[in-house]
Amino acid sequence: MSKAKKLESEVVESPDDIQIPAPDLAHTLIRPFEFLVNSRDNCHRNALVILNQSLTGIDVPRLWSNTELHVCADGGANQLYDYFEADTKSHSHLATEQTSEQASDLIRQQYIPQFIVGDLDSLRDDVRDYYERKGARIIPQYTQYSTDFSKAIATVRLYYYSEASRQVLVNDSIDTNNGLAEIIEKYEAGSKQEQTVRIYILSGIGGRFDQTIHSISQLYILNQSHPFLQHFFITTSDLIFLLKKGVNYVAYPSKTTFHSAQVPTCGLLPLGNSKVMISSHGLKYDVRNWESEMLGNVSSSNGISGVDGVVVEVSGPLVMNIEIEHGVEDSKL
Ligand SMILES: Nc1ncnc2c1ncn2[C@@H]1O[C@H](COP(=O)(O)OP(=O)(O)OP(=O)(O)O)[C@@H](O)[C@H]1O
Ligand SMILES: Cc1ncc(C[n+]2csc(CCO)c2C)c(N)n1
Repeated sequence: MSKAKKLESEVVESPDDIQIPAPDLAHTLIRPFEFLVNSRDNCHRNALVILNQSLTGIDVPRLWSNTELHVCADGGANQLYDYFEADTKSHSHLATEQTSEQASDLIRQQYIPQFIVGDLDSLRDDVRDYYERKGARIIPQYTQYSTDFSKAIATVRLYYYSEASRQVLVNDSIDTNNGLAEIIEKYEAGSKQEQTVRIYILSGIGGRFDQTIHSISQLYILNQSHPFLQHFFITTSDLIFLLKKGVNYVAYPSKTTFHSAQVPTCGLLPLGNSKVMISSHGLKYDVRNWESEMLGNVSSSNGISGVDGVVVEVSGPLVMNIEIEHGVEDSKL
């Protein structure tokens, strides 16, 4: 390509706070912090998937109340169970007339997942018995050719595909090797899910590196195969999601919804197969016609300047992480 034809690339430093209007053009609207915004009907078509790492530092009750479907992947159920054990101290006022065990159980029984799925090599017997007694459906899937994470996502897909598929999930017998994948494949052979479902995933990032990379791989793969599912990985420090090819408007009520810093940190991470051309509006270091790839430019330690949203246009899918501070409250909410 001749020099004259090559679009000029630049990085421009913005003020800490700037107002970015929503784009006029067709765009993907992403509201990553919806789970922090309490409202009556906020939980509709929102799912929570709990994987197997400690939930310490996560506001599980808040996430729970803003989601309608709750699925644990195998040992994720142990983590949910233990979360309320650890939490007993903060509810010690309830323990006046009860043992602390009874007090933690009072809270725990308000958080019963609908499904626990996986090869069940990590699920403790006491936890399985407890949640089964309280009405959770345990779905063994013993195949060693997909992960417990994928099995949990298949559960969410089946739950939201149609009323009929939901009934299968709730009532029918499911082959214990790979039944879920086989059932969902049959349904989706007809037509794919077309209504947005938000899936918040706890404990998929950080910890074991192979599982972390698998989580990111699934973020890209599921975006290709199921564009109407929006996945958000939540960690104690970040929210991680995929920007879609085209113009993305990442919107939030205000920066204080998710962080107390004036310019919360973010990154634009080209973790897929291809180079991505990026133009942004609302970042501390805004880019224009900026080519990004793993062996080239990567925008880390960038920041959020947009007071209630940022615009990022990308030539292909791109991972974005936004720093999050659990427990910050936005008084305006
Ligand atoms: N250390 C970790 N780091 C990142 N993700 C994890 C980690 N441990 C567990 N997970 C996630 O939790 C899910 C359930 O984990 P669990 O420990 O119950 O089963 P596993 O046998 O380790 O996982 P799998 O069966 O999928 O290999 C995994 O599929 C993975 O997505
Ligand atoms: C090439 C290849 N690599 C790894 C595994 C192992 N594996 C992948 S998912 C899974 C299930 C864990 O619950 C296991 C054991 C495989 N089957 N094929």
